[in-house]
Amino acid sequence: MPAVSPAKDFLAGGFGGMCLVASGHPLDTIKVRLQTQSKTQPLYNGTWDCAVKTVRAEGFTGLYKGMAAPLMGVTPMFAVCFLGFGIGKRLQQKSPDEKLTAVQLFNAGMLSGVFTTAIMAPGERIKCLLQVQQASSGPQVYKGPIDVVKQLYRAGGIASIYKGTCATLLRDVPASGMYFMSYEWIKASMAPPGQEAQLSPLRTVVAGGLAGMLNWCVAIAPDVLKSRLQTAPEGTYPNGIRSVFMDIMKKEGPSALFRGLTPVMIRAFPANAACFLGYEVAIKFLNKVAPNL
Ligand SMILES: CC(=O)O[C@H](CC(=O)[O-])C[N+](C)(C)C
Repeated sequence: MPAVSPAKDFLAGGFGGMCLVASGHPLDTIKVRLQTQSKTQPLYNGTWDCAVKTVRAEGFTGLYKGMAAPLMGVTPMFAVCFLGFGIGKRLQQKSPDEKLTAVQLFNAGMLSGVFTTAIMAPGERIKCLLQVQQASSGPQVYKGPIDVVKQLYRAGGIASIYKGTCATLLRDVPASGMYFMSYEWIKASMAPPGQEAQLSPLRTVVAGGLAGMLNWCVAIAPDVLKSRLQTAPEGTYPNGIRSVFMDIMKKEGPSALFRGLTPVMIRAFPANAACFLGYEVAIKFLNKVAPNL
C-alpha cells in the first residue's frame, strides 16, 4: 500500500471536514443557541424545542445559518488538523511502519490541536456571532461572514477577530488528543488480527463516531466558556475566560458548563463518522490516483 504523505493527509482531511460540516451543522446551530440564550428569559426549553422553534420561525435553512463560515473555515481547518496529526505521528516514529502507543497518539493529536487553533479561533468567533444574532429578536448586526470580519476588524483589529484563542486552545489541544487516540484505538481494536490497515466502512463509522463523542466529553466545558466569551459585547469579560468562568459559577453554577451537551452528542456521532469516513475514502482514492503524491 502507498505511504500516506503530508499532502494526502491535508487533502483528505479537508474532504473529511466538508463531510463533517454537511452532516453536523444543524445541531451545531442548536448547541450555540442553547449555550448563549438568556438565563432569565430563555427562548428554548431544550434541544427539540430549539429545533422546532427555529424551523417554524426561519424554515429549515435556519438550521444551516452561518454554514458558509464553517465550510470556508472547517475545510482548511480539518486539512491542517489531519496534517498536524500525521506530522505528530511521524515525529515520534523511528520507522514509517512503527506502531504508536496510546500516549504517543494522544501527543500527536494534541499537536494537531495547536496547529488548528490559528484557523479555528477566528472561524468559531464568526460562526458563533452569526448563529447567535439569528436567534435574537433584535436588529441583525451582521450581513454574513465577510461582514463579521470587516466589522470586527474595524472595531478592534486582528485582536478582536482572534478573541477566544486561549479558550480555543484550552478546548482543542486535549480534545484533539482524545479524538485521534480514541479513533485509532477503537478502529484497531475492532479489526481482525492483521487487517488493521484495511479500510472497513463499518469500523470507520463506529470508531469515528465514538471518537467524536469522546472528544466532546473533554471539550464541552471549555466550549461553553469559548462561546460565551466570543459572543459577549466588548468589555463584558475583562479577564477573558477566567472572567467567564467566575461569572458562570456565581450566577448559574457548574451545570451551566455542560449546556448544549445533548445537541453536541447527537451531532458528534454522525458528523465525525462522516468526517473519518470521508478522510479514509479520500486517502484510498488519492493512493489510487496519485500514489506518489
Ligand atoms: C471540539 C471540536 O471542534 O471537535 C472536532 C470535531 C467536531 O465534532 O467538530 C475535532 N477536533 C477538535 C479535532 C477539531
